[in-house]
Formats: sequence, structure tokens, C-alpha cells
Amino acid sequence: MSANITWHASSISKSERRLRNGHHSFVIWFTGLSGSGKSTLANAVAGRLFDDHLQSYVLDGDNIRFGLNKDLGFSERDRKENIRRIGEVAKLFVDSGSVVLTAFISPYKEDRRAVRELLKADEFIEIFVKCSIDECEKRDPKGLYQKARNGEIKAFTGINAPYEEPDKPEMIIDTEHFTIDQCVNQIIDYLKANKFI
Ligand SMILES: Nc1ncnc2c1ncn2[C@@H]1O[C@H](COP(=O)(O)OS(=O)(=O)O)[C@@H](OP(=O)(O)O)[C@H]1O
Ligand SMILES: Nc1ncnc2c1ncn2[C@@H]1O[C@H](COP(=O)(O)OP(=O)(O)O)[C@@H](O)[C@H]1O
Repeated sequence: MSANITWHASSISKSERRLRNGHHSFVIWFTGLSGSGKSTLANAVAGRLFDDHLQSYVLDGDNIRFGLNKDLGFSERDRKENIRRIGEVAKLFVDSGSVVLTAFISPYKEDRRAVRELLKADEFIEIFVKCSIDECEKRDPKGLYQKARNGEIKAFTGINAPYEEPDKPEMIIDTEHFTIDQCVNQIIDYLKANKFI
């Protein structure tokens, strides 16, 4: 922690921003293997929220690694730092009154729990995007499983790096047995039923 720093309270509060936007602000945290459908679902849900005039923003693993986190690789240490920073960014978005949808593998339980603890109970929804490694490998949208099998990627999640499934996520979305539309509807229904939107 740096020395000689002081916290400045914002002149506009989170509740004032929520009131102006006309909706709650919170994080929808998608976690799952590469190719499980995190980005697809985050973007599709964001599209539905946009159509309903809600302020929302998607933070996506690949994109964030082009900028903010371009100094990080895929060692355990770097993945942890990746998720720590995204947790802090997500919290800022919540403070700004937005719904933030994150699409990171976030393989470690401990890191996801740390993000949960940054936020209030009604500000964090963890969604486990469930899909078997076989199906993810069959989809292989970026050809990365093939590369990992060929030994071109050393620590690839699910092949030779761990993925820890959540014990008690708010939602489990099974992308192997439901279509994209069905999955999006399940998420929107959950948000409505629990008064998030
Ligand atoms: N070694 C290795 N393991 C897993 N994934 C890899 C790796 N190298 C590159 N990629 C690509 O990076 C995306 C995952 O980045 P994340 O920031 O979500 O990963 S993590 O949460 O820090 O584990 C991941 O994107 P998704 O497929 O969208 O999950 C891959 O495209
Ligand atoms: N029910 C589903 N939900 C999400 N994606 C699905 C589903 N069924 C098939 N897919 C396909 O699986 C792939 C998932 O890729 P992507 O969203 O990039 O995954 P991730 O972000 O987890 O790496 C896409 O090609 C998508 O069209």
C-alpha cells in the first residue's frame, strides 16, 4: 500500500447514480473454461439490457489483456493479478451505476471469492458457464485447444492448468444442453425474479 494517500468521497453517490439511471448496478461474473460461452452470453445479455435502456458494459478476458492487463500472462500469479484488477474495475463500474458483465476464465475459487468480498451481497452474481472440456475442445472457436494439445501453449486451462468449479454460484448455465437463446432467457429470468432488473 502506498504511503500518504487519502480517500476522496465522490460528490455524487452510487444511489444517486442508480436513481438517475433508474436501475440497480451490479456485476454478473461469468466463469468457465475457454470456449464454454462466457463472451457469447455476456454480450448477448448486455444486448438485451441495452435494448431495455439499462447502462451496461462487458469486460472481456481477451480484450482486457490487449490493454489494461497487457503486462500479464497465464501463470497462476498473473491470472490472480488479472482477476484482482478486474474485480477492482468492476467495483468502479458498479459505483458508476452500471451493470457490468465480466467474461474471464477466473479459474481459482479464492480469486472469485475475493471479488465477491469487494462488493455487497446484492451486487455480485456468479454464473458458472458449464460445458465439458470435450465439448469446449470440439468447439475450439480460436484453435487454442489444438495448439495446447500440440504443446504450443504450456499452461492451458483444462488441459495442463487447473479450473476450480464454483461450489455455490448464484447460477449454473449449461451451454452444452441449451441453446444460446435459452441460456440468455434463463439469465434474464433470474435477474427479473430476483429484482436485479
Ligand atoms: N494458457 C491459456 N489458458 C487459458 N486461456 C488462454 C491461454 N492463453 C491464451 N488464452 C486466451 O486468453 C483468454 C483467457 O483469459 P482470461 O483473462 O479470461 O484468463 S484468466 O481468468 O486469467 O485465467 C482465453 O479466452 P476465452 O476463450 O474467452 O476464455 C483464451 O482466448
Ligand atoms: N448455449 C450456448 N451458449 C454460449 N455459447 C454457445 C452455446 N452453444 C454454442 N455456443 C458456441 O460456443 C462458443 C463459445 O465461445 P465463447 O463465447 O468465445 O466462449 P468463452 O468466452 O467462454 O471462451 C461460440 O462459438 C458459441 O457460438
